[in-house]
Amino acid sequence: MGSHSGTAEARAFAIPMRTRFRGIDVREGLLVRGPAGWGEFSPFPEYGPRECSRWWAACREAAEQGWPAPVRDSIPVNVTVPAVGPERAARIVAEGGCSTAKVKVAEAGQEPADDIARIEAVRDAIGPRGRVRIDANGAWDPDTAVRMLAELSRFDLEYVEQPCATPEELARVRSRTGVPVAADESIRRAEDPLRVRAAGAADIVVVKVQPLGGVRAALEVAEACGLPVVVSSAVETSVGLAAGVALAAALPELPYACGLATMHLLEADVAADPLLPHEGRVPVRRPDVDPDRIAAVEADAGPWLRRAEAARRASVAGDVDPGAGPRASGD
Ligand SMILES: O=C(O)CCC(=O)c1ccccc1C(=O)O
Ligand SMILES: [Mg+2]
Repeated sequence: MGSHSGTAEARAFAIPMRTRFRGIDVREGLLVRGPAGWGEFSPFPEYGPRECSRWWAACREAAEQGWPAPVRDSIPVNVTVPAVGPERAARIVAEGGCSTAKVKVAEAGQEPADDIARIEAVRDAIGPRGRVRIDANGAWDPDTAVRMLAELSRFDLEYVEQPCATPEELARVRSRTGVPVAADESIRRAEDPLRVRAAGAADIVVVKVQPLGGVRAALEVAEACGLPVVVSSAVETSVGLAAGVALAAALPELPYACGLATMHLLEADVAADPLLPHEGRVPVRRPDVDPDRIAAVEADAGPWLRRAEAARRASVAGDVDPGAGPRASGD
């Protein structure tokens, strides 16, 4: 690491997930300490250097610069319900203590009936005054999305996150359903929100700090876009989550609960006092890395330092991600 800061310390982690999420059983990444505190670099395994360069920029911002001043001291959050059975879903909602739930749907290998049973259990558990949103991670085609949303409208959905893969498909669904549409995977690069807006693809945008290259970059994206923003995590340790919390805390408007209650998806944390919600809100603070906690989940930092170096080189080379394809090329 030492190339940009003589005092930098870097520790890799590998933390088992309580439930498989996004095809991942173990969440891995690198924590870097700089003059401003700890930063997290935890791009998903399939991401190449160009995509990782933004995740690295977010980590450096945290470690070297810190974040803009907050305008609120706690963030309303949703409990995140993975694609589990109805009993487990109800238990997660009951234990979550949040009045908004986000339910994963359209998981590979599952049937529409599985989604309906899970959403029904969540609606029952959260009560008629709670809010239920769903996330299809782009898995439906437009006709399936419109059909499912018609069927699910009896559960009074707050919005559907990324029902289909492309902005054009989102726009088509949006014109044929009364359920508000949120764009998540369609917002990964600074120019995306403008495309999403121009295509009439969404009512709401989901913004994540690491994919967008930091809190400041995400604030710019939110401002340029002009749509209401929901800040979500990428399922990070409390170090990465703190950056999402800082973003949510700095936004001028925050009309929706955020997806920042994801600590419960991991079996352990690197902080002694993890960023967990209390009565549906996460406090705006920055937990420190605890020596015993990091030691308990520590992994070999070598491969991660090489990945960070490749990400750094990709950004120094001005090798800008073209943003057209679904994934960065090369690795
Ligand atoms: O938004 C939340 O409630 C939690 C974050 C989340 O769902 C997520 C976390 C990692 C990768 C993708 C996603 C997603 O929103 O699809
Ligand atoms: Mg999503």
